[in-house]
Amino acid sequence: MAGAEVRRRGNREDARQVVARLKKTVVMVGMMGAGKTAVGSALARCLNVPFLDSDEEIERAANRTIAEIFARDGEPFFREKESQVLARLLRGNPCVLSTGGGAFMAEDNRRMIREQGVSVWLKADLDVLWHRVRHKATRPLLRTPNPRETLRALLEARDPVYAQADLAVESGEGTVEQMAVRVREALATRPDVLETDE
Ligand SMILES: Nc1ncnc2c1ncn2[C@@H]1O[C@H](COP(=O)(O)OP(=O)(O)OP(=O)(O)O)[C@@H](O)[C@H]1O
Ligand SMILES: O=C(O)C1=C[C@@H](O)[C@@H](O)[C@H](O)C1
Ligand SMILES: [Mg+2]
Repeated sequence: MAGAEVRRRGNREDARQVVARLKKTVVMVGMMGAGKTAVGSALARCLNVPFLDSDEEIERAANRTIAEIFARDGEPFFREKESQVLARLLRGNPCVLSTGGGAFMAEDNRRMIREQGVSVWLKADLDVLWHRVRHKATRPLLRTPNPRETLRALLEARDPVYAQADLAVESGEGTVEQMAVRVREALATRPDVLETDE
């Protein structure tokens, strides 16, 4: 698989300016609200590689929102589509690929990601996650009588699985751009994934 290359010069503190060559797809994993979409998109800009989001691809292919898919066809159908979309996106050239919060839970998905990409867990605690997701009704799993408790239980069940990711980056303090720089720095510790001039 050919690597994606970028040649840019400038201030090394600036998330948008880096000389880098991405050799594997960077797969962002973690809870809803961790910032996979926001930080993944900023990271892709910073590395000058394409950005893909499995939730968006599922919605595009179905021409329906995730909430609509859950309501009409149920979660198992959504998970099947999610695995198919992941398999397809992982076959492409190296990019930043943000997943949905549950995508890393399936063993088959983890195996695909391990074999074809590098996983980055964006880690955040319950208060941070709740603050970010509480005003949005777009996440069907949180449509419960006590969504904060639902989020807490999901976090408790999922954190040990996210911990199997190749790299982990704290996603609490700092802006989206600062998180993207942190992820880039974590990736730079893996020359099999990212070559930089830094
Ligand atoms: N570091 C950050 N600082 C401030 N706001 C953030 C940060 N990271 C993410 N956000 C905001 O939190 C919200 C949720 O982020 P985002 O949609 O990227 O999460 P996600 O991990 O993709 O969730 P999902 O699994 O539901 O797709 C967005 O409004 C985003 O802009
Ligand atoms: O955490 C989850 O299981 C989900 C997170 C979102 O990204 C969507 O993929 C969907 O709402 C399910
Ligand atoms: Mg997202």
